[in-house]
Amino acid sequence: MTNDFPQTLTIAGTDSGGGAGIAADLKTMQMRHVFATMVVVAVTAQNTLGVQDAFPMPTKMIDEQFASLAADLNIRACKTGMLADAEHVKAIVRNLKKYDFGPLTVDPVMIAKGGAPLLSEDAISVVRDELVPLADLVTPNLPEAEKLTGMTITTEDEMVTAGKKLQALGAKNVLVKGGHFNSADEANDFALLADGKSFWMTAPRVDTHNTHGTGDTISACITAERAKGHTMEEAIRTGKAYVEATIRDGINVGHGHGPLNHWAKIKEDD
Ligand SMILES: Nc1ncnc2c1ncn2[C@@H]1O[C@H](COP(=O)(O)OP(=O)(O)O)[C@@H](O)[C@H]1O
Ligand SMILES: Cc1ncc(COP(=O)(O)O)c(N)n1
Repeated sequence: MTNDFPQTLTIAGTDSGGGAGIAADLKTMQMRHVFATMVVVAVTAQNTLGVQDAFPMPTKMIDEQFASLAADLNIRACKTGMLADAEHVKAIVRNLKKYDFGPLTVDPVMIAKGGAPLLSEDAISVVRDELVPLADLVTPNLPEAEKLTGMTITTEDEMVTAGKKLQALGAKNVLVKGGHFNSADEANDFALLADGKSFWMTAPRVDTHNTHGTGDTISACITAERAKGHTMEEAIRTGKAYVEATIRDGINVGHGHGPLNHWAKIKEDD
């Protein structure tokens, strides 16, 4: 048996409402034609209105999920999402050092759209000092980039400076996402690659509340493209095009910040 079909892993939290976290990751990976596996770090009781409760897994179960995957699967790219607290971030770091699951995308999830914390405050320095240096790519939104760099980000120049600081922290490649940027017309992201190349990806801002799971979706799409062997630049550009399509061709589910349309196509023949 060859066991060589592209296989990916998401290390994150569940969203009972199906819009973000592991649910968004699996849907995205499925749509991008890779096989998706998961390590469940935490379970949340959540819907489009907010996070009602969260329960981190015992770290022994984290170790066991990693061991199960390593014993059987051939994972070529992985990503992290909600990691709950410092103890769990350390457990993930320990396992990522133990097993080779290919290039790692770190989506440093901290706070849900509704304001609920998904990472405890004391875990931020552990993410910065121990997880980010393992990252092939780190994909913070603006509040996350502010927490990791200690700077305030209100201009595009400051997004560029933050990107450089994040690379200096040890991430090979950086994508600073501009969804939280104070602009009514655009949602622009800044990418800084390992070889020093940088570029902006511009997109019209869609006027919608249905943006639950955007960060998960772009990072999962990038992870899928990496597992298929695409370059970092190709993967990042596909990620941006896919998340833009899932927002633009939206669906209405729930009463709050609704989920994305993961069936959306980047191109007609996709
Ligand atoms: N209203 C919107 N219209 C178009 N693109 C958006 C919109 N909101 C977010 N995006 C894009 O979705 C991706 C993730 O967005 P962002 O809100 O920055 O991250 P997060 O979901 O992690 O908070 C980025 O590519 C961002 O530019
Ligand atoms: C389990 C889990 N992981 C990640 C997010 C972030 O998604 P968003 O920022 O779009 O609410 C979330 N709400 N829940």
